[in-house]
Amino acid sequence: MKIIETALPGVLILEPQVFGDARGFFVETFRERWLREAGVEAHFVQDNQSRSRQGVLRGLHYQTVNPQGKLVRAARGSVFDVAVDVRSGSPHFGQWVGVTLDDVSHRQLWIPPGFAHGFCVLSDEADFAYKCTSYYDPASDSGILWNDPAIGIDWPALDEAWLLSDKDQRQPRLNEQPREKLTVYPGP
Ligand SMILES: Cc1cn([C@H]2C[C@H](O)[C@@H](COP(=O)(O)OP(=O)(O)O[C@H]3O[C@@H](C)C(=O)[C@@H](O)[C@H]3O)O2)c(=O)[nH]c1=O
Repeated sequence: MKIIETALPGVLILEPQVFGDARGFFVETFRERWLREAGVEAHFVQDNQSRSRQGVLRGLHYQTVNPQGKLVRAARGSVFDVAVDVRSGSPHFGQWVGVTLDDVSHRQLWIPPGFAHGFCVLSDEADFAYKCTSYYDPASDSGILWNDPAIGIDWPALDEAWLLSDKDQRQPRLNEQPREKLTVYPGP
């Protein structure tokens, strides 16, 4: 497992060894000590999986009361995955990183609690799998508009419009988020 730092401190790419042979491939998708050895303390309590077709964009999501750290990957297909630092007081507040995750490199992204997260699907279909450090809490489920110019995410180009949930089409912008509900930056 190779750990690769991104432009946002704390957001890490995990690149596993992939064993391909005539049958297909084998890859380890999780070892508890991978993140620990990278200096991250994370205890996962929930695993999720979603399936989306090409052109679907989910996000940007975060939880206010019970912020979730997320270890995300594309179990099948290819996605462009984005993490945005929305921790109040962070020197990187409002900054984003985007990484392609697919079922060839099997790269994963570690997104610390307090970040907003979203992805869009590049392949015909994608199965997106992720581990979370807190349970889903509908009451604190929050979102930010995917194309908020104040964040300026450089989403990949698509011929048609991205397909978003009704909720995600109507998410508020970053400057409309209740600041007191954002996760406080814990320091470097
Ligand atoms: C996220 C989630 C949703 N649900 C339910 C609520 C709803 O009825 C249905 C679909 O929910 P959503 O539309 O919010 O699903 P989705 O848009 O896929 O939400 C996910 O998006 C990505 C970007 C993330 O980062 C995730 O944390 C999560 O917020 O599933 C759960 O029961 N548990 C969960 O953990």
